[in-house]
Amino acid sequence: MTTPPSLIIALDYPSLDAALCMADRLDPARCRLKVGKELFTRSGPAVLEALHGRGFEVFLDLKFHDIPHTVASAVQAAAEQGVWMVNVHAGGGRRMMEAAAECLAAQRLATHLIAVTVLTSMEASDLEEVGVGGAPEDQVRRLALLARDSGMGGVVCSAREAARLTDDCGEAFLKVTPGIRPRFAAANDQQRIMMPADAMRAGSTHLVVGRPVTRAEAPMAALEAIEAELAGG
Ligand SMILES: O=c1ccn([C@@H]2O[C@H](COP(=O)(O)O)[C@@H](O)[C@H]2O)c(=O)[nH]1
Repeated sequence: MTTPPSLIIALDYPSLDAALCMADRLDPARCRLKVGKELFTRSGPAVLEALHGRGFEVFLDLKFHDIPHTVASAVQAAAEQGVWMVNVHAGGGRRMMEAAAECLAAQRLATHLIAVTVLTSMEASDLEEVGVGGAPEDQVRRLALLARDSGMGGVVCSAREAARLTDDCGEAFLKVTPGIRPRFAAANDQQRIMMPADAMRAGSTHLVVGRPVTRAEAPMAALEAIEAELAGG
């Protein structure tokens, strides 16, 4: 059985050793890996080198959100380390995203650059508290269109919004969707969740899965169950 390379495993571990222990059980032909804020803050670029050395493509999920010059420089630094994908917050606005995209283009760096729309841990009431009224899907759409127009190759959104974004932003626009929860897994702090096969059917181009695998009692069995669901088994 082959897993579509659309699967991205979130290596949310507190140490390089723990992350590499998991990576050594995974196959670069069957998944990509995501390095987030906890692991990168603890281990720094060494983790990227170690994962690249094992043949993995890496999504560096640092969600940059700052003034345009700072974000463009940070995105360039990530891309120069050979990561497959890097991201910024769409809430940083058009000039910030354009600066980042232009910087990668000027340096001829092929790293995918995408923007986070609305975190999958947020629901309507959370948005309202930060001054955004209305449904999450409307804010996701607004930010996705802005991201596309600002030169982003895709967005992070929940799978619940993926179908609408395929219509609005086109097939080629990446929809990277965390908040993936197989039937056997707890939601944890995620709010806008979807099951793996449903997410692919809805138009997700890449599924991000963390705790349902990494915190499972039997991580490989959990991963295989997800692979089987994706393969229609
Ligand atoms: O909107 C977002 C953006 C990023 N994430 C990240 O994805 C993983 C999800 O992990 P789970 O354990 O499967 O919940 C995690 O690294 C988040 O930082 C997200 O969940 N939602």
